Formats: sequence, C-alpha cells, structure tokens
Amino acid sequence: MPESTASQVSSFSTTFTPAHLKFINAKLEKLSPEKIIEWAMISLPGLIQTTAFGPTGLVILDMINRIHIDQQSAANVHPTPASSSASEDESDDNDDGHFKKAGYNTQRHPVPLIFIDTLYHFQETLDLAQQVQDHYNIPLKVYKPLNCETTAEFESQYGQQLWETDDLSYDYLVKVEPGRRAYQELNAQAVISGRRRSQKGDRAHLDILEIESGTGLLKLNPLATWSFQQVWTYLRAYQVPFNALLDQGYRSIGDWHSTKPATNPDDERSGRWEGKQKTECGLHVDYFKMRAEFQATQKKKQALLASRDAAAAATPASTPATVVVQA
Ligand SMILES: Nc1ncnc2c1ncn2[C@@H]1O[C@H](COP(=O)(O)OS(=O)(=O)O)[C@@H](OP(=O)(O)O)[C@H]1O
Repeated sequence: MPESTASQVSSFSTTFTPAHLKFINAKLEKLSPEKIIEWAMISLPGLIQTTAFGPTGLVILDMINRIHIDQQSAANVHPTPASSSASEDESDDNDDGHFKKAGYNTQRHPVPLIFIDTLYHFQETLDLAQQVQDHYNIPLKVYKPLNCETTAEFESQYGQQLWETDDLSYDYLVKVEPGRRAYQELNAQAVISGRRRSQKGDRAHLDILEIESGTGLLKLNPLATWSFQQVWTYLRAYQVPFNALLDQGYRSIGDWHSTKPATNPDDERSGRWEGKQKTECGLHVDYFKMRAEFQATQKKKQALLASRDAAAAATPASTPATVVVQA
C-alpha cells in the first residue's frame, strides 16, 4: 500500500466507536475507489467480496485484480485462525493458510469472492459467472439455499413461486441464509458490496464503510459515490466482461422473476420488483430483524398446519357409500 493511502486512513481498529467510523468515512470519502479497496485489502482482516456480477461488482473485481500487495501486508489481511491440528504443510502457509485451505490463491487474488446462487438467476448471469472466473483465473465460492442443489429440490420443500406467496421467507431462504453461511464459513469480518448512492432508495445515503450492529461485521461500499455512467465507462475502458442483458436495457439484474429492463432511465433499479413496494432483497437490511421475521412466519405456518391437521383428525370419517346390488 502506498504511504499516502496508509497515512490518510490509518486508524482502523475492530473496536471502533461511531465517532471512529465517522472519522474513517470522512477520510474514505476523499479517496478514489482504487485507494479505498487498497486500504481495505491492507487494513481489514477477513475481507471478502460478495457479488451477483452486477456492473459495480465487476468494476470492483477488476480493481482488486489490478492491485498488488506484498506478502507482509497480505499477512495482516488474512490471519490464520489458531489451529492446533494444522498440518506441517498448512503451517508453512502461515499467514494466509486459512484461505489457501478454502481454495483461494491469495497471491493472485487475495479477496475471496462469493456468489449466492438463488437457483432463479438468468442463464446470462450464470454464464457471466463462468466467464469471469476464466477471465481472471479466480476461484468462485458459490452458495445455494440450504440442502438444495436445484430449483426442483427447492420447490419440493417450499412450493412453487414462494416469492409470490411469502416473499420474506423466499428472500431469507435464497439470499440471506446462504450469505450468512458464506460469511461464517470464510471467517469473513468485512464484506465488499456493489451498492452505490446513485441506485437511490435506501442506498441514497450509503456510507462507504458500515458496521452491522449486533455482529460488528464491516460492510464496504467502495463505489458508493459513483454513477452508473462512471461504472459503464470503466467497464468499457478496461474491457471487463459484463452481463449480456445490459445490452437489452437491463440495468440491475437479480432473479428472473423479479427483474425487467429498467422502466425509468433515471432509476437503474426501476426494473426490479415491478409493481411492488419492495426495493431490497434482504441482503442489505437488518439481519437479526429479517431472521426474527422469518422465524415468526415459519411458526405461524406450522401452527396453521397443526390446526388443519387437528381439524382433519376431529372430522368423523365419511360413511362409505352403500352399494345396492340388484338381484
Ligand atoms: N446473488 C448475490 N450473490 C452475491 N452478492 C449479491 C447477490 N445479490 C446481491 N449481491 C450484493 O449486493 C449488491 C447489490 O445488488 P443489487 O443491486 O442487485 O441488489 S439486491 O441485493 O439484489 O437487492 C451486489 O453488487 P454487485 O457486486 O454489483 O452484483 C452484491 O454485492
């Protein structure tokens, strides 16, 4: 990390107060996205990137790929959790051994990359995921809804079109839970996301660095200040692969059933959840609140099923029809 960046934002501490956070954000606001990412790669332990391969995430991915940090600095980024059972090979890896075990080449791409496969993505998004892995020669960690490999498996457990009947449970099952599982498995302490202020709605006042209450998980939004046009210009200038649907008027791309081309040129998320009040999928809202609401919904559903079963059991079996046999 160049001296200038390190000294501009140097007071990171995992126990910082809201005042520290404000101070750090004031410093980050003055840095370019590249410098913000560089700072995070050096200063934030357990840093990962989560992406749906939206244009913003692709710019971030490309920037990460262009940043080279030395081994000593990498040691600060991904400390190995203390493990008495580490083999000699693993202990030789020392500082970045944890992520090597998880299949990441910390030399080439030091920030693990995760994708939550909801099982309802467009084929174009899945193709792009493969294209990006090939282009950058990076491993991708894919997380799906728990115990579900296919849409058929998901629907056999939760029914068809769950997003229509119970969108909160749908969001929790396909996005929120897999995301949390990813953070836990990778020991993530800081997560890079592709949100920007110009995406409006809840994102209009987004801080570059956020801290999640209750968990202390850090969330970094390095392109918070960029417009769609800046993102697009970068993608073209650096020949970054992007989703083929962008050429068909799509701007923000999630599940196929909740995504249309943008209907308002001034609002890139106007094609999401058309006709609904909804503006977020749950990944970026209060996790504990979301989980509590999901659990309450499940309880209600179970109570309803139990009362239906009880009612069915209390109904006397219908009298078999009498068959009159004519002599
Ligand atoms: N499926 C999935 N897997 C991993 N990460 C994901 C996913 N969906 C959203 N994100 C993260 O949220 C960023 C904003 O996404 P969106 O604008 O599409 O909104 S939303 O999250 O779907 O509501 C998004 O930014 P991009 O990296 O530009 O895709 C990611 O950081």
